[in-house]
Amino acid sequence: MKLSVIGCGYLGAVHAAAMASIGHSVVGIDVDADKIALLNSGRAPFFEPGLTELLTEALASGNLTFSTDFADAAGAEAHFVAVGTPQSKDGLGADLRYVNAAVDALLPHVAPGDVIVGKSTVPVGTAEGLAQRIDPTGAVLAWNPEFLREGFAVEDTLRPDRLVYGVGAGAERAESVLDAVYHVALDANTPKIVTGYATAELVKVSANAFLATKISFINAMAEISEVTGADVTALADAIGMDARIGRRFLNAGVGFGGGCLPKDIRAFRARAEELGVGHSVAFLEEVDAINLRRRDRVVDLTTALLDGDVTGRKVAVLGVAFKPNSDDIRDSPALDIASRLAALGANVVATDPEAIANARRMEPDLTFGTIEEALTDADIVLLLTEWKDFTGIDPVWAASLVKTPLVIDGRNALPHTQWIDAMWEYHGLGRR
Ligand SMILES: NC(=O)c1ccc[n+]([C@@H]2O[C@H](COP(=O)([O-])OP(=O)(O)OC[C@H]3O[C@@H](n4cnc5c(N)ncnc54)[C@H](O)[C@@H]3O)[C@@H](O)[C@H]2O)c1
Ligand SMILES: O=c1ccn([C@@H]2O[C@H](COP(=O)(O)OP(=O)(O)O[C@H]3O[C@H](CO)[C@@H](O)[C@H](O)[C@H]3O)[C@@H](O)[C@H]2O)c(=O)[nH]1
Repeated sequence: MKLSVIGCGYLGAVHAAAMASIGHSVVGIDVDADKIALLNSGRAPFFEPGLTELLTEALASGNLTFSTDFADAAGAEAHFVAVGTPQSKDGLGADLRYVNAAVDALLPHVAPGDVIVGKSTVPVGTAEGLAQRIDPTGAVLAWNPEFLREGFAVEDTLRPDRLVYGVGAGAERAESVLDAVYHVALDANTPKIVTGYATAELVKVSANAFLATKISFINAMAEISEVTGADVTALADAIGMDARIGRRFLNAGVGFGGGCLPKDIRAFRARAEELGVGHSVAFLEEVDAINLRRRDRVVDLTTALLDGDVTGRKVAVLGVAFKPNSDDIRDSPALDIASRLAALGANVVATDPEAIANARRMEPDLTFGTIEEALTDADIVLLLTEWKDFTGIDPVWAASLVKTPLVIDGRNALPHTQWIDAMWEYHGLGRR
């Protein structure tokens, strides 16, 4: 089946390569000519485990091409819209200009019966509006939210834990085309939910709102643990043993970041306000506030541990990506903390296995280096992204490099007894 994927970022590039790998003939289209040139040469424009291999294989098979020309989408039966929906510059809501521009550019090239498939995360009600614009072309709209996690994007795309189809006019055509697209996942008994546009849109934002709430819940417990001498990690283990709660997404630390959870909970609040039901998700304001307080906590703790003044003190920052196995620094708690400490006068040297190039573009005044360069003569070490490269550091070796063996484990991810045995003063978050 011939498919087009409009927008080849973290979501679209993986989707295009994954769909080509299961036998579809896919054209990926993006307005960014540099990105398209990289993709056509088999190089991923960002770090995502397994993506380069998938791209190389799919390009060699002839199943995958990339283009800046929307005319190349003609002839595809399904057109996936995977462009960005960032937070607006002037408010909390989602900026839909890229979705609108992509649909406008695509419509002259669609034929009656084609299925336009929304994958971007959008405010509830967006699909209904788009369906009306698409209707005169005879094409059909489906909303098929994406739940992939960065770092596991290839795996999640090829083996999703569920498929959600939001359908409206032309529902039968939309379902049969999507079934053909996802035949491999469906043959593997992946559950499928077919519903209306509004539910499909809401499934996506409510899933992210729930995940964000779970993280902020445990971080709120970390705040309480910090003043009571309790240990939030033991608490998470204990409550997580209740199958109704579950241990996943109960890791307290510097909180959530990335290109999804922060902007999606804000856009959800903004949309609910527009709909006159802002009170229903007002709690997300607190979820956001708890999350952002965790960054303040690390800045304040660092300052306190350095006797109230970070000026001229060397701070080794381990990790700038928003999570491990990603080079994404969008709304990264780690990069935010590093740049705030630098703004306070600290001599910050940050390191990351994959995200330094992106971080340098965003924060050109920060100093970046290797793990060894960051640790050498450091007054304090901050673990802010739990890459294996960092959690596996030998604390005896690290102690031999630093000026003072003082560490804040911002992800509660270091083997703390080993660090303490190696004579480090260890500070977890929400732990004694
Ligand atoms: N990143 C994820 O893990 C993830 C997972 C699920 C859902 N989403 C959602 O998917 C969407 C895309 O996210 P992303 O992280 O891939 O963003 P991204 O910024 O990495 O990629 C967006 C791409 O769209 C391109 N683009 C912008 N305007 C365009 C246009 N008019 N025509 C063609 N291409 C255009 C950009 O050049 C860019 O390459 C967002 O709505 C996001 O919330 C992302
Ligand atoms: O217990 C936890 C789990 C995660 N995080 C942080 O939360 C953020 C988000 O992590 P994760 O959800 O794994 O990453 P994303 O790749 O942003 O994925 C989320 O956002 C995507 C885009 O919408 C969705 O598709 C995914 O289902 C959803 O998990 C990161 O900063 C993590 O460090 C914590 O602080 N504690």
